[in-house]
Amino acid sequence: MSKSKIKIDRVTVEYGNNVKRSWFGLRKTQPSPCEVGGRVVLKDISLEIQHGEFVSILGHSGCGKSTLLKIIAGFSTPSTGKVWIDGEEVVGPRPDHVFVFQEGALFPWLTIGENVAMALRSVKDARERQSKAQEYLALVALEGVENYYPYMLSGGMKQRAEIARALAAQPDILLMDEPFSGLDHLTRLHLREEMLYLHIMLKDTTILFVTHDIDEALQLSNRLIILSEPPAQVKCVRSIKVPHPRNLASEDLSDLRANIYHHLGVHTAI
Ligand SMILES: Nc1ncnc2c1ncn2[C@@H]1O[C@H](COP(=O)(O)OP(=O)(O)OP(=O)(O)O)[C@@H](O)[C@H]1O
Repeated sequence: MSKSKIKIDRVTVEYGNNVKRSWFGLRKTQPSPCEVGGRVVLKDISLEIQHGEFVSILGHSGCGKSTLLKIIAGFSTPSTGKVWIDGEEVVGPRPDHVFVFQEGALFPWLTIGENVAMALRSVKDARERQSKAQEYLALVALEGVENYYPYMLSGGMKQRAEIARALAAQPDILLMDEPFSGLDHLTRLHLREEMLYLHIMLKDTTILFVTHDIDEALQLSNRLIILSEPPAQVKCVRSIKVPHPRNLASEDLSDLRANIYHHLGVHTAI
């Protein structure tokens, strides 16, 4: 059997006690004043994710989904346990492991084109960089906005630009933390469709996707991981083998949806 892309090995996170965080390689072992409480958020999480998988992580608000993603990204280190990527222990962030944040992280002082071009620093020629940035913007249906500043775009456009910047980095692993939260329903549906197309196109990229939207997870993922309430453990894992595009009203997916709601404590999903 092939080696796992990502291996999460008995990861426990306790905030306010022996917390270790690392930001861009700098580490400290003392918790900051905001890390108080001595609370176990994640408990003994072990998971394996295969190359090219699209895995969604679901769970109640505050159960530790973002915490888990940040540990995989190398932004913070667990209290105990380890994460391995391609057999190497994660000790900090890497440029080919790209994080798309819930709150959006475009640089407000750069144009959209410059934001995307930031991820193309290996392309030395400025004109080529600019043209490649436009290609990535076109991939997410954002032509003609390269000279706009982020404040000039709608929420959905900003999120698309964010995804274009993430793709421009040609990520090996894409970590997406509720990337479509805060957007209207219709925009989410459009972005979901685009995400599906991008995943088919970028079949070598492994995607971890945190969402609260069960339909989004059912439509996009190869596998769903449901975390329990804190201290969160892996409550259940479900593979979805239904080919894309998926009909969420089909019997298989409706049953699976009901089962996921049940695991999340919702017994009458309306
Ligand atoms: N730096 C920190 N110091 C102390 N507690 C923290 C810190 N970061 C997160 N937490 C706590 O850990 C718990 C899990 O937070 P996390 O953001 O991982 O949850 P989540 O499942 O992603 O939530 P949501 O779905 O609402 O975004 C929360 O109770 C949060 O308050």
